[in-house]
Amino acid sequence: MASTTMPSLRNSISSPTMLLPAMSDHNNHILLPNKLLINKGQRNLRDLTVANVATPSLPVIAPPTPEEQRSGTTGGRRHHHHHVAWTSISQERWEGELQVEGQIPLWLKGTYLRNGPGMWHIGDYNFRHLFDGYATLVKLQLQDGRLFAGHRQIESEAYRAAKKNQKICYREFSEVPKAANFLAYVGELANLFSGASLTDNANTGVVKLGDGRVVCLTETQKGSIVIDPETLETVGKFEYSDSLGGLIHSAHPVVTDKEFVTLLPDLVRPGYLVVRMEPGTSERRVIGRVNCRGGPSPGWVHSFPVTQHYVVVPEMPLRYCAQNLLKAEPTPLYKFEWHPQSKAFMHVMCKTSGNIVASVEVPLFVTFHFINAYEEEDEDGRVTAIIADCCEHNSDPTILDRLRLQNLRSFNGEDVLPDARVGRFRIPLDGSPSGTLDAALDPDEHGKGMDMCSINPNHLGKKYRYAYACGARRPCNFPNTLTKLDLESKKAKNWHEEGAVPSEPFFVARPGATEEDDGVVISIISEKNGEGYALLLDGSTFEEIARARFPYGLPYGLHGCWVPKE
Ligand SMILES: CC1=C(/C=C/C(C)=C/C=C/C(C)=C/C=C/C=C(C)/C=C/C=O)C(C)(C)CCC1
Ligand SMILES: [Fe+2]
Repeated sequence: MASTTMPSLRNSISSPTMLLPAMSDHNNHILLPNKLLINKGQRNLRDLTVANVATPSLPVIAPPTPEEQRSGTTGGRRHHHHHVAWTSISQERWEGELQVEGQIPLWLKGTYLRNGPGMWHIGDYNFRHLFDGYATLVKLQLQDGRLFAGHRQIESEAYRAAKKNQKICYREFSEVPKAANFLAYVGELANLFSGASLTDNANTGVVKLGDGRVVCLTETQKGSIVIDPETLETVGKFEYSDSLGGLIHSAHPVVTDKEFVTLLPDLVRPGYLVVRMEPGTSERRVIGRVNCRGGPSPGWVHSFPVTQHYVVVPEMPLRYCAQNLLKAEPTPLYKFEWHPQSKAFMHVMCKTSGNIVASVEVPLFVTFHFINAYEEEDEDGRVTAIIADCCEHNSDPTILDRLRLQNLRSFNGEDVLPDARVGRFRIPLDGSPSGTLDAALDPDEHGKGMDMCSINPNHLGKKYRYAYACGARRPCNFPNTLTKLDLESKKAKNWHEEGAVPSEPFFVARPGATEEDDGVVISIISEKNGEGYALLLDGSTFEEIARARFPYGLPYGLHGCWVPKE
């Protein structure tokens, strides 16, 4: 399907049947893309959920025209012409209906939410790393074959302070507020230890808890922010009511309708607390503790896998580094350090007793995202091993530096994306001292690019066959395909469009389905011409079933979740 054949919404607003993308200004007017104002009461926008008008602290401006995006003039600000995936969002919020090309299945009822760092500057200051950007939340509301979309900046304390003061006020992934003098610097250090200077910019993921609360997350615990999935409004901080303390946690808790399980790294006594929270509460309870076997500090745990009965705690040789946390300027590995001599381990904890049932040395690895894990059984049904799959960067941490904005923005046709694979750990439960790590399929199947994965959530922690992720069509500097992995046949099927940067393919199962891949895969595409669209692929055939163009190109985003309409 050629993306250029579809008329843009901007050019189609005269069509009486076309529903218009709209924004509200401070006076409760609807702002149409051509800046025509109509009163909110007069609009002809069925079901549009512009529930909240912008507050004075949240200016909204018209989405840039494709021409503005191409020329690099948006929101009255001139910036270089980069791929829209790596260009700051130019308005704080927008919502409207998108015209759908193709067919959205009628069973698909709910909201796909995607979070990510979509604003990479404040005032005249440009951030350096992809992960620094202020959080931009995107929604795709699907019902009766129609698609209402929108985005909104998350109003974290860090974002509000930056806007007010026109400078960074909290420590982000790689950016540190500049201290005015030595005394201020000493005060800053004290604030770091108390956590006061750490960001709450919840720009990494979004999860729906079993009790319905929807929470945006990052790696700082204070960066847990409750949002309204309909309006994308920031509701407030998620306050953990326990007294477990600590400043950081895994960015990817494992969340089901029954529980929220996460890891709290302990930087003082290197180890990890494995904790669990029940729906309807905000209190995490300790399941158990894993002490690190290597040092000098715990390995980075951006994510971790679980099986039906066990929590797997990875100990990666890419470790948190207290000195780097203190540094004002980014180091090559940011807040982390590579310690190959400290070795790599996988620990397995029983979910009910907190006992550690295996702790094995494994080959060195670098992963941010575990895909899934399950229990391997012998013919008598006895669990013999844990299988854990991840997006593995060939034990090379330089991927972190490849994700600097300057690198992402300067693609010149050279193939610079480091190789990655589906890393499959086998962790024996028979007391063996070591486990194995191998590619689960030939990495050439997916262009040796591999990250940003999802699975059918009904197979979480269980034997599974399919995963969806981003792979590579080389030459490239960033994963640029959507790939369906068949871990049984060891084949992959890839979707690619020239110049497209797709975000994490997110699988939504069809209610009542019996086949694992019966569902749809949702992704949002940022295009090199400055535009962008939501894309739906069939989970089984991996063919396109629908796309819907946004009236503006969206920046790249990270992780999503599905909020079904009951
Ligand atoms: C804010 C502080 C930290 C924050 C850490 C954050 C925000 C980490 C975010 C990590 C993400 C989004 C990782 C995603 C990886 C994606 C990859 C590798 C994609 C590859 C594509 O090829 C700490 C660092 C925790 C320190 C305290 C302050
Ligand atoms: Fe992540």
